[in-house]
Amino acid sequence: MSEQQPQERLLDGPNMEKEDVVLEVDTLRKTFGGLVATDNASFQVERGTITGLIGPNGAGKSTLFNLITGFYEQDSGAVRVNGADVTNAEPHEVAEHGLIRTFQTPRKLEGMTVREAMLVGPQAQDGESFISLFTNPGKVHDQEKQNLEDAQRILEEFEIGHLATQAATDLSGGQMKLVELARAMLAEPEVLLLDEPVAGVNPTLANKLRDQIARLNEEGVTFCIIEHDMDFIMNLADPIIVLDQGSVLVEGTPDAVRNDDRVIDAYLGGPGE
Ligand SMILES: Nc1ncnc2c1ncn2[C@@H]1O[C@H](COP(=O)(O)OP(=O)(O)OP(=O)(O)O)[C@@H](O)[C@H]1O
Repeated sequence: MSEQQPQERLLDGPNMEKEDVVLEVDTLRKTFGGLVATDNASFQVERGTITGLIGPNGAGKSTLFNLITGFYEQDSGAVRVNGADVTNAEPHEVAEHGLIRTFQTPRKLEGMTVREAMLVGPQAQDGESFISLFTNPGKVHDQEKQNLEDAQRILEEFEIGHLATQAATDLSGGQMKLVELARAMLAEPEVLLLDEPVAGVNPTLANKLRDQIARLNEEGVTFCIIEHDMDFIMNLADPIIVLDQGSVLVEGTPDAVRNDDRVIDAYLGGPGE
């Protein structure tokens, strides 16, 4: 065992030494027809971090999330959560391993109050609750009551308890993103993947989202966050992984990434080629 880690992080993510890996993406490849969306991408997310995933439009970020969480089937490569192989597992199976994700565009929740919308999450993710509806209806009732109480508690923690009885369709885009994050917490995730949590969100709500993510991280939740808002992600996440053309270009601290010529050329905008 090495006694001390070097202060300066090594760039080139796959070679970085990580102490306690919760999520491992191992040479994942995904093609759509002739298009290579994910090109042998490899990286690891260390427990307790807020890891940022950035890169140009079409770099393959959302595709990676879809592969990790079982919404897409890979061509080759593997995904491990806490060391367990979840490659091509169903979304609810991945969730059972403690990994939950949100979507770039939250689902439409017509005809539901915010509190009801909160409950769509755990029911859809928990394959067993559907089965126990037939085998043990009493248990389901207890579970639903518990879910309802948990939903209200989490809404209060997010300081949006007052929205509980409001129609979900009446929320602003930013409020909806807060509800989406709150809803993900109902599943008590160990690892939370957020796909553009502040896209289209006004600065006040973006600050609220940032504070909530930081609070949850302090409480032990590991995050991997796709985001185009550079101020937001660079101030919140460390390390930052840069994806370009389906594979990892660079990984490092926000400062190292901001100043890396390859990142400037590919994404942040430099002299141009
Ligand atoms: N279901 C699909 N069918 C066909 N092509 C797809 C599909 N999903 C993604 N792609 C393609 O894969 C490539 C990567 O897309 P992806 O959405 O993963 O990029 P991204 O980095 O998340 O982009 P953005 O930042 O714009 O959201 C793109 O060329 C996209 O058109």
